[in-house]
Amino acid sequence: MSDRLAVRAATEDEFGALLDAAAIAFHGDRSDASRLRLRDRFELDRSRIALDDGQVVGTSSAWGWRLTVPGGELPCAAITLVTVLPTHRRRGILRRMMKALVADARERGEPLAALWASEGRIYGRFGFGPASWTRRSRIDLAGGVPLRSPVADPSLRLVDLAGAAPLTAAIFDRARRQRAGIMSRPPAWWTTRILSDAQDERPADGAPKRLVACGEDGYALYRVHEDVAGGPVGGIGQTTVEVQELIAATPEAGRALLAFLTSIDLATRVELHERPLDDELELAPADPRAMRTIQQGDALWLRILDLPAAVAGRSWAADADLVLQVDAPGDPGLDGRWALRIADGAGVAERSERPADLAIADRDLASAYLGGVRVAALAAAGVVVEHEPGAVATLDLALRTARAPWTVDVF
Ligand SMILES: CC(=O)SCCNC(=O)CCNC(=O)[C@H](O)C(C)(C)COP(=O)(O)OP(=O)(O)OC[C@H]1O[C@@H](n2cnc3c(N)ncnc32)[C@H](O)[C@@H]1OP(=O)(O)O
Repeated sequence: MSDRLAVRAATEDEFGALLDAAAIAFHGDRSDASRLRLRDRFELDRSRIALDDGQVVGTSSAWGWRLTVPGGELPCAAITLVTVLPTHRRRGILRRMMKALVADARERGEPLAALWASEGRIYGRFGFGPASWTRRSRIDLAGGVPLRSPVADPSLRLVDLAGAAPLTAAIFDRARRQRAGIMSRPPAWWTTRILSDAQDERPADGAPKRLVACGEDGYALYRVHEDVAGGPVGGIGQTTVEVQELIAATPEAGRALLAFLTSIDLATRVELHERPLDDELELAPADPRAMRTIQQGDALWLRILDLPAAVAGRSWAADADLVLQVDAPGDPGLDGRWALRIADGAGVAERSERPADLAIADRDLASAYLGGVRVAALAAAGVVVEHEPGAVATLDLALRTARAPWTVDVF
């Protein structure tokens, strides 16, 4: 490693060079307008860039958001834009930037860090494990899609994208508290990203604008487009209602939005992006096969930075008194034995000298924390070791949540 290498926050003047470097590593650049919008929401003081003799060779940053955890929410460093130039890869630059990002998050009192991983093999070594999953669903509209329990929302209106933020943000804020894994959204995230309909962010020139159908308790952000790949000639093309997000604070609002989206004239199918694995909307149509999963993958990768705060910050489903051997080789703050005491829904974690009831790696504990992965499954996979019979089942009961974790924002 070169002695000339420095890792620090980028200055205002270096923002352009940071994006230039990231564009090389990600094989794709942003327009000038998109760069400006990103700058509006970027927390420059949280960036950590690597400079080799003054040249930006590595980039990374974080947003200081709040993550819904079971029964509450916690501050979370949302790590983003991690890149290293191809000339400087595999020299430990990511490792140095990650160390700096994590130190900064801990200084800010954030007990959790999270990211979306570009590849599955990178982040486990840094204590991150997949903790929520999303899927994309498709509904073919031929013959209609009657719901078993139909509901209409007379408050539903198409609202202007530019003015939608106060309405959608209020609904989102109610909905996000109902499921672990969802991040809070600062105002600039709404205006410069979610509700931005700048031409340079549309999929193709002339593509129709995104629309917002908003009711009192739910909204859908969608676009209707004709897919000419198959050729619209003779009626063999598709007209797709592409739903970027459907957010409902009540089950009725969700069903009413589904009824609305599946009854838009001239559309032949609906595609719903980033839905939870246990999407209740799948059960709403009369035909149980109406909604099909066409893509599925991991979403949020989580890392626990402060175990006592993470344990105290979520609610627990059953009592437990266990000692966990947490294997976190790169993190002395987490590595070692912890007594986990849970009573009446509240948990406490403290360092312990007692023999361990089970051994679990940092990345696996993070995967299980939001309730999306069973510890018994990790044990069956051979990565959790039970020393005291029943310890795995006890931990699973305590971690259990009613709904699968879900993450709406790709960052
Ligand atoms: C949150 C996000 O932004 S996800 C986006 C991540 N970025 C990208 O995918 C863009 C293209 N890739 C890159 O820019 C770089 O290859 C990075 C950022 C993924 C890795 O940066 P590097 O500086 O090469 O990583 P670094 O040298 O610090 O490697 C640390 C360890 O991770 C391993 N590693 C790094 N990248 C990979 C990978 N893609 N696959 C498997 N292992 C990897 C290294 O082998 C090393 O392992 P070790 O500790 O056992 O020796």
